[in-house]
Amino acid sequence: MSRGFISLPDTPVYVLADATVPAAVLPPEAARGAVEGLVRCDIHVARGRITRIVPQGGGPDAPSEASAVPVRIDLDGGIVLPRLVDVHTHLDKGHIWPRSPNPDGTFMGALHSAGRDRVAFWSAEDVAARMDFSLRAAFAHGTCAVRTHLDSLGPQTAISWPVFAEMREAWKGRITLQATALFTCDIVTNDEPQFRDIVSTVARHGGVLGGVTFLGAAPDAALDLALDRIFMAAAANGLDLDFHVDESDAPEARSLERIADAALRHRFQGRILAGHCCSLALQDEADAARVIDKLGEAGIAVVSLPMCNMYLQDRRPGRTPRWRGVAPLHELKAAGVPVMVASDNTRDPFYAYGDLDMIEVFREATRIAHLDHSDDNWIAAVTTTPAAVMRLADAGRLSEGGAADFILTRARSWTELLARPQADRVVVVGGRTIDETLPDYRELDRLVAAQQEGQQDR
Ligand SMILES: Nc1ccnc(=O)[nH]1
Repeated sequence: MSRGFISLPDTPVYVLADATVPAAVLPPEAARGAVEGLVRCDIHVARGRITRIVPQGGGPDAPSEASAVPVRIDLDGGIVLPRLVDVHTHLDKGHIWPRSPNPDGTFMGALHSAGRDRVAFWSAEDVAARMDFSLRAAFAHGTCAVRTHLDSLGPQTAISWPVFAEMREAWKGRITLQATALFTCDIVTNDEPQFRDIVSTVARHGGVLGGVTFLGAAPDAALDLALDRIFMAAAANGLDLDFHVDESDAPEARSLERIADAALRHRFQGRILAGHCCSLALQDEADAARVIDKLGEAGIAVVSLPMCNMYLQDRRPGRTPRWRGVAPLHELKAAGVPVMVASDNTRDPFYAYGDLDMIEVFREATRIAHLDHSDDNWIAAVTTTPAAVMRLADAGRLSEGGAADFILTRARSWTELLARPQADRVVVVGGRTIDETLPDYRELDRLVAAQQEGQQDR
């Protein structure tokens, strides 16, 4: 079954004719002549791969396929995107909302509610069922790669990482999966055996090392010591880093600069991603400029999570929120810092909504962070930039020889793309349309029912 506006013919060779493609996802030679960051072209496909990308109506038909006259699918100017990259998610928390909602919509409410749910219910079976549900939604929406944080605290580390490893295998060829350990940095200095266990688990599973740096008051020497140990462990094991940073409205939350200092101090060679960085937007301009310069020097990339930040930040009962909660993406980008946006949480206490739909994330990010009236290459924030952070050379772009993976839409321009949710998009993987049926929430009811029975037994 498909929700899509078009069904592709069941032939191995075809041309997506008169496609509109963002220049940002094309190689430079195919991106020439872009208007508002968009190029009209024909995309030739054979046996699951892109064979040629030529100017619209201009190029000869695929010469390598001379024996087969390619079927032409006229897209009439419809935008074609590569499948999108979701670099910051929490698949282990997803969809616990029905049994553990956020009581008041605040960050502290989220922390407590999710923490209680984890301790009570996160068996391997529970985590696996919710992860798989989330990945089916992501796949149906047109996502090709997902990085998830995994709460790596106490006994959960030994439960969630093997489940993740199974999921990565099961989803191979459909979605590329990566995981990052999420733990509070005080563990590093206060519970060294636990930290060593986290590092060895991450190394064994080919994961990314992370941690959440303190949210409120200016961090002291303890944070620097913790960061030193995290950077040394990452260097010793060849791991990349991915932190939760300053997710708060406190301008005195300054751990981002400490991370940049640590990266420079250690001359760290791996990739570093900093997530959230909300409070950077509230620092005075001189301070923010200094921090942003240091990020550039240290080669740190930033991912903003606009939907979750708008939900949690500046929430107080009876008071309308005044600020949007997002990192200063324009300033970061102008300084050459790689910036991206991602889903973050989905239907859990940190965010009541969300469906791992990167079209939704890009559309919401455009509105929340004013990505419009600006550079016309912001689509890189959900395609090539996160792909580079994840070291996925071919993801998030369309190129000759690359996989024939696409999101086809009826929209011909950015305004047509972003005005509607693109519910009739067509997702193509390996040259073929996929089943875009979204998983039914009802199948998760048993997880809530099991929990209620468990509570009655107690
Ligand atoms: N925004 C978030 C912070 C920490 N943990 C989460 O799951 N989400």
